Amino acid sequence: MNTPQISLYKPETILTVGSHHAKIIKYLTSGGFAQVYSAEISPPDPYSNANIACLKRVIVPDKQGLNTLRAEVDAMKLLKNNKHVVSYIDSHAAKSVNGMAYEVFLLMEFCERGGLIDFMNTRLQNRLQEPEILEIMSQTVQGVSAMHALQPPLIHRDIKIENVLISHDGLYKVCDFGSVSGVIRPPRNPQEFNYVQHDILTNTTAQYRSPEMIDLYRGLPIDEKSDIWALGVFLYKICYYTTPFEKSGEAAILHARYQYPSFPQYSDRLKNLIRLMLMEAPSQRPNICQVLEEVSRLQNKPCPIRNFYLLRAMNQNAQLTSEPPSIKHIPAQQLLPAQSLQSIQQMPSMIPISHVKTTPNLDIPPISINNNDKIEAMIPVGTQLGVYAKSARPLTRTKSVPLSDDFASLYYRELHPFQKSQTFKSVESFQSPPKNSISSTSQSPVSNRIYDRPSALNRPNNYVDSETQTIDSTALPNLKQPPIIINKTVSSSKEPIVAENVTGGNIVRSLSSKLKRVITGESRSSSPIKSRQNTGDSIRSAFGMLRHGFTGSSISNSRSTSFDNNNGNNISNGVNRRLVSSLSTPSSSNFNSDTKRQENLDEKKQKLENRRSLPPSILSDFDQYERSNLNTGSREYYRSHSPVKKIEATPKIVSRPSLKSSISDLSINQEKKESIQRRVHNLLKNSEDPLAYKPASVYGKYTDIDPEASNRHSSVRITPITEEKISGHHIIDKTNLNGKLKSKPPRPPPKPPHLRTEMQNLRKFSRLQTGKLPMGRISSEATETIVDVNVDDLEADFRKRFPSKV
Ligand SMILES: Nc1ncnc2c1ncn2[C@@H]1O[C@H](COP(=O)(O)OP(=O)(O)OP(=O)(O)O)[C@@H](O)[C@H]1O
Repeated sequence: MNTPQISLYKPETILTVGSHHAKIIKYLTSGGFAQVYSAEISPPDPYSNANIACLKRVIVPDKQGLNTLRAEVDAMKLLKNNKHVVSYIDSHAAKSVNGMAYEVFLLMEFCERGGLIDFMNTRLQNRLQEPEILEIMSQTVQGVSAMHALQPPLIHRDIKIENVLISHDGLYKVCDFGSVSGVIRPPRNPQEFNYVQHDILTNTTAQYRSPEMIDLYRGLPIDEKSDIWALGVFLYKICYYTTPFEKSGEAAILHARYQYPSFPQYSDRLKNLIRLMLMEAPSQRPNICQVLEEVSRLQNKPCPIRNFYLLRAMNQNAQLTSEPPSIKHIPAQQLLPAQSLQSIQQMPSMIPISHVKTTPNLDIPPISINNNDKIEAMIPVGTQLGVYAKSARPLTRTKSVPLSDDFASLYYRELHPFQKSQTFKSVESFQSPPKNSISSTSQSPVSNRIYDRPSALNRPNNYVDSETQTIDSTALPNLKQPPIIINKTVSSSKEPIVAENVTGGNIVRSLSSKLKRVITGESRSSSPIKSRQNTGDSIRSAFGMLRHGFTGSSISNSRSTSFDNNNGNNISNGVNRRLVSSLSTPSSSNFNSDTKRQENLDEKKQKLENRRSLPPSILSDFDQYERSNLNTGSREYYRSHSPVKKIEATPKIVSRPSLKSSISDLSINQEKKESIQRRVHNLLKNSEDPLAYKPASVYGKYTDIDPEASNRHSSVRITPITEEKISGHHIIDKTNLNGKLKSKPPRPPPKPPHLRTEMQNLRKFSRLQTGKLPMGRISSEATETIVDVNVDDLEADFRKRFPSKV
């Protein structure tokens, strides 16, 4: 591979990284572009007081790679001071020594005892005991919970054994935030689909990928529940030293099929926790707080964090409920301040708040570089600068660009998805649009209330708009100088700056991100426990693409790209098919004498057309838009087109009946017409039913899920308007056929758990116990056969204690 050859730093080499001097102590490990050292730093880390740090030197091939590193650094900053996250100290970026790429230097807490994987390898014969496993799990989950507690949450996306390190005092710490993203909404067009698919392939590890990551056709978001899945795999691997899907691969992942080895033996409760975390449907998985509560319970310890999901739900519920002024309640904001990083750090047994910074997200103004070689923030009149007000000052361009706050300002135009979603949305854009902007399809105030609930309104605003993640090559500062190296061993300041096209920037950029991960993953393959196992094709294809990037070969030959293209075509066709199928029926005006209905159809058609013509930049608005246009759900579209959960499609059913001259034919046709009219009528009615689109159902943590409904596959529960339904032959939805339920007002939202009476909870519990378990309850055949009855009781018990999965 034509990769830049970067020599190792020798011991005693002194570097300047941000505001720190770092003297190399020892080279620790290396990948293709990344080198990891221990270093003595000055001044010491104020948080830990340690003067020994870990220096990670990463070579990134292009500016997109810089953004990835930037995202990693920002995530670490946000999580700094959590004792179960590897702590950030300082950072620095520069052109690389040979001018072929960029170098990023990241100073962080040094985890002296190495990786969890190393520890596991010391116990190959004498496997880990359950208490040890629970302790590792508890601490790791605490680290991840700090990410999920943020608002919007961060998703790690690469939780695995290899990304947990052990500090000198034996604490387990989550590391490697290079894959972090915000919640990724389901893709809505071929471009988004390809982007998300590629992003997942390059930023996640195959064995830890969740079903919704693998099968994007399910139309589910990638959110915290994907991390929960990975944690389930993680827990399984600490127990059994292999992943649950090691041999069976993606097909088994898709249906959560796995088995528990008979050795070593662990308690049913522990196995049950794995089982819950590896539920196929994300909404069925517990959230991070529930996982930690359960782990703590198994440890007989108090849970170290508070359930922030529950607190938020209470807060939001309090806002929705118009309480009489005489009733005094504790505003949830007092329990959970707006900036949840701060809030989580105020939680008992967690870290002190002294170094806490609020999320640097909404207040960064755009940056321009003027002729005077100054970088100025363009501050719109009236912009509130908040904690990052210092970016408003003209910033003198320095020779090297630290990945600290100034760097943040410089790079905020080219951001990692989560940053972008935070930075460029105005405060207003995080709020729901005014009521009157929502289509009036809702039939009653009740329905509005349903969709005003936090799960429906807030969630999509956290989505990463994958279209807006595409690269913006503007506003990059010149990165001309490497860090100042005092020791003469290494000198790179005279290296020429190579133009971007020489670095293969345009091509390698399509890797999406995280090339350095791809490379450093190689170095650990010698571990007895497989490291980054089965990362497989994606990684190889990334290598291939990288190679193309450096050799200048055409990327169109790459397997990954052609795969994407194929998919893109399929989706594209699929989109068209759907549009045609959903529009063709209403447009057959000779079947529909009701002019009002026709108007509605035209209106819907117009909306679809509008949607297609709108620029990607306003895609996020469609989250709101789509909620009010109920039959355009991308989730339903992707589900109905999923090659995995294939539903028999009968598109021909909606075609027009031919006109015949005979009377009998006419009468048959008349019947057909009426039948089709009836179906169209049902279709319309159904499309007006807000229950047809239930965004909240996907987000189990926000939703109080009826066990019966939620245990079924979501594809059954959420009933989109599909061709199958129009045909009426394959999927019979009684609510659509008898027409009675449709005229009823939508069901009121279920009560949040904390408002529910004990009796109601018990009723649900007893329903579970009476054996009325819906068929979707068990997504793993293997689990069902292997786990004994006891586990079912445990599950019921777990569900009783966490009835809503909030
Ligand atoms: N803070 C640290 N303290 C001690 N060792 C560390 C630290 N950070 C990283 N390492 C070592 O360096 C290795 C690579 O680090 P890291 O996972 O951050 O790099 P990466 O290039 O992102 O790797 P990958 O994405 O392939 O997991 C780790 O497996 C660990 O052995």
